[in-house]
Amino acid sequence: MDLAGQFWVVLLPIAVFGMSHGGADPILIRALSATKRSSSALWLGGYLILMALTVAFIVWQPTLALVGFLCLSAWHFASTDRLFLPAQTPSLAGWLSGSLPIVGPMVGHPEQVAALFAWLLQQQASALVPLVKIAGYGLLLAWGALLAGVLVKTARDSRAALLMELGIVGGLLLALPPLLGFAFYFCAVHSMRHFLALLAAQRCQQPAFNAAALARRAAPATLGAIVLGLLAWWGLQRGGTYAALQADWLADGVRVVFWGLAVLTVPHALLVGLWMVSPKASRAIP
Ligand SMILES: CC1=C(/C=C/C(C)=C/C=C/C(C)=C/C=C/C=C(C)/C=C/C=C(C)/C=C/C2=C(C)CCCC2(C)C)C(C)(C)CCC1
Ligand SMILES: [Fe+2]
Repeated sequence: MDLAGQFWVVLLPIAVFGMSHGGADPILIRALSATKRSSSALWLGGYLILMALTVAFIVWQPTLALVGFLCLSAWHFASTDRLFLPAQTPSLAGWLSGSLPIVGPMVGHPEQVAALFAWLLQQQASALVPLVKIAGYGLLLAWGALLAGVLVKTARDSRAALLMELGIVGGLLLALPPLLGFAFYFCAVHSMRHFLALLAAQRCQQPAFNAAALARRAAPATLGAIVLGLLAWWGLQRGGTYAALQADWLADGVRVVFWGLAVLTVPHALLVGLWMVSPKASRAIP
């Protein structure tokens, strides 16, 4: 499937399921501000400042920003996956799972990944293909070495389950075209696990808290972030000629989606990280 087709397939699931897992961040802000006895407005202000600083960094150093975004994503995905991996696996195993949405597409579909990176960095895709291939195979080697180390430290009874999970998720991420693979992992694995962890934690304080209540609490920030994304898209498109708009809509769309996610990832990943190490919040994590 070409990138334009993939883009239209993933747009709605990313906006609805993917975006709303971060839209639930105000719940974490309230929990953390209560635990740390500081005002929610301060946390919210910090969230917005981090977003603004990230935008400035992307404009200043796009390549470094992309590399940082990919590393931060792997850490953030790993921190959630770690909670759901089979029992008696070392915590490093989270990295094996959290890095799959990056390593999988780079190894499985380097040409399309290079085209996506090229749009993000405003460079020629052909120049990036060899780089993506080398980086992809290098990361795969490191991934294999980490897997061997993790298997040695995993209890014998849990090894088959761990290998099965990594095999299924990794196989899908290698085989699926990159945007479809990313949307599958982001929506069905990462967001789902985030919601499950959040529901379990909330239920410790309010047993009646359910998925509908979670959706209601996540809706305002989710809509707010979608409006910000639409404004960014409109800003990018303004001023272009009709012909240029037609040629560039996909590149602009990819920039808004992935740079937009990068801007949200910085405060979101830090907030989730803090929430997980806060004793009050993490008590209920499965
Ligand atoms: C609270 C709040 C809010 C909201 C928020 C939100 C809504 C959030 C969200 C968040 C989120 C939602 C997050 C996310 C994350 C994501 C991630 C972490 C991603 C990653 C990615 C990746 C890793 C990718 C890769 C790639 C590329 C880039 C290209 C090629 C292919 C591939 C796939 C490889 C607002 C602003 C309104 C206001 C303030 C407060
Ligand atoms: Fe997340």
